[in-house]
Amino acid sequence: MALNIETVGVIGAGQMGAGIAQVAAQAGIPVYLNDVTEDRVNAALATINGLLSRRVARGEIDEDGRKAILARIHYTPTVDKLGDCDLVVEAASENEDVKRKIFTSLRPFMKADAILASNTSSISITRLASVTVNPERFIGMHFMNPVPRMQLVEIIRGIATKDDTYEAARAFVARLGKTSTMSEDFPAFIVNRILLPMINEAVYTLYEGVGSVESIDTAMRLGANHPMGPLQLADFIGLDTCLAIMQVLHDGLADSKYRPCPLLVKYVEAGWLGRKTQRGFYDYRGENPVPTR
Ligand SMILES: CC(=O)CC(=O)SCCNC(=O)CCNC(=O)[C@H](O)C(C)(C)COP(=O)(O)OP(=O)(O)OC[C@H]1O[C@@H](n2cnc3c(N)ncnc32)[C@H](O)[C@@H]1OP(=O)(O)O
Ligand SMILES: NC(=O)C1=CN([C@@H]2O[C@H](COP(=O)(O)OP(=O)(O)OC[C@H]3O[C@@H](n4cnc5c(N)ncnc54)[C@H](OP(=O)(O)O)[C@@H]3O)[C@@H](O)[C@H]2O)C=CC1
Repeated sequence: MALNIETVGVIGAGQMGAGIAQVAAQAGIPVYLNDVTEDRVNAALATINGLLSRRVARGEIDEDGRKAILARIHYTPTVDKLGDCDLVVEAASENEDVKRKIFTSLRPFMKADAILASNTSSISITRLASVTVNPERFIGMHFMNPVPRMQLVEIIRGIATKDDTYEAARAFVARLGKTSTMSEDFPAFIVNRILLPMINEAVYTLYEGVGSVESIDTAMRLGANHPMGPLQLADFIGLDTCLAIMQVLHDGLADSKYRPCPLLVKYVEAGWLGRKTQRGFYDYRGENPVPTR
């Protein structure tokens, strides 16, 4: 059974979907990008174009290269077109109902041997696979943000994932020039099992008045050599996504140490989701980010 990946579908044109589309197109693979609105896809294409233009300015690619990469990314308003793809990567919002509906909508269209992957940060791959026609061809492919820059992709097998699906996923990650690691299918896998409790603890540190936004971020940047402070990173990931991951950890492991900080909940309830809404632990509406606490 051929598991060569020659065309890729991406569902969700947010920060992760845009990044996945970009790196696949850079590897010479045609990409079909779907989102609920065309505006989202246009915004993703504009972001990708900006990043490619920087590469042109640095002499890494030429103008023809930039145009060729962009021309490989096609907008598809409906999921039926994704039925022609060898691999479909779902990168829609971190919400199990949304993802289950997407996988259910794909059921009539997927080719028998095509691979369906989720970029979920935390949700059980086995549970998501259960709504698909072919759980053997389902896998977790967890890219890191920002995708064009980050080296790692975590690969997560569900209970039914076949060996050749796993091997094809690994080969695809290698073709993108990235490194894969294998994580077992437990809540939030490896990276977020470790990273998100640290971010949640930073929010508790703020909530309890141990330090200001600025002190906490400076402390971790300069005291632990993290490239971004934990609150800056939370804004970068998206506070809705951070909260969703903490909820999966809390529900899935039933341990109070994963309780989402009430302050994180409050920010999400306010719609202050971080950079993507221009406000989170920092306010991004001016020239420089300003701490909101
Ligand atoms: C939540 C999950 O499920 C899992 C996750 O992804 S957790 C998040 C994991 N990611 C991290 O921890 C990122 C931590 N931060 C960093 O590593 C760095 O701050 C950073 C790479 C984001 C930026 O690095 P920097 O040196 O401060 O900034 P800068 O020099 O402007 O950018 C470096 C490169 O990153 C790229 N970059 C920065 N932000 C970007 C973005 N939002 N999208 C795409 N590329 C971006 C820049 O284009 C630049 O690439 P080039 O060199 O090719 O131009
Ligand atoms: N942010 C991060 O650092 C990382 C996130 N991830 C995971 O990647 C996924 C996407 O995250 P991210 O890109 O940050 O999120 P974003 O909020 O930036 O993007 C999600 C996109 O999915 C769209 N969408 C929602 N429902 C559907 C649907 N039914 N069909 C098609 N598109 C849909 C959203 O549209 P609309 O806004 O209109 O609803 C939005 O454009 C999540 O599972 C997340 O956990 C993985 C690694 C890192």
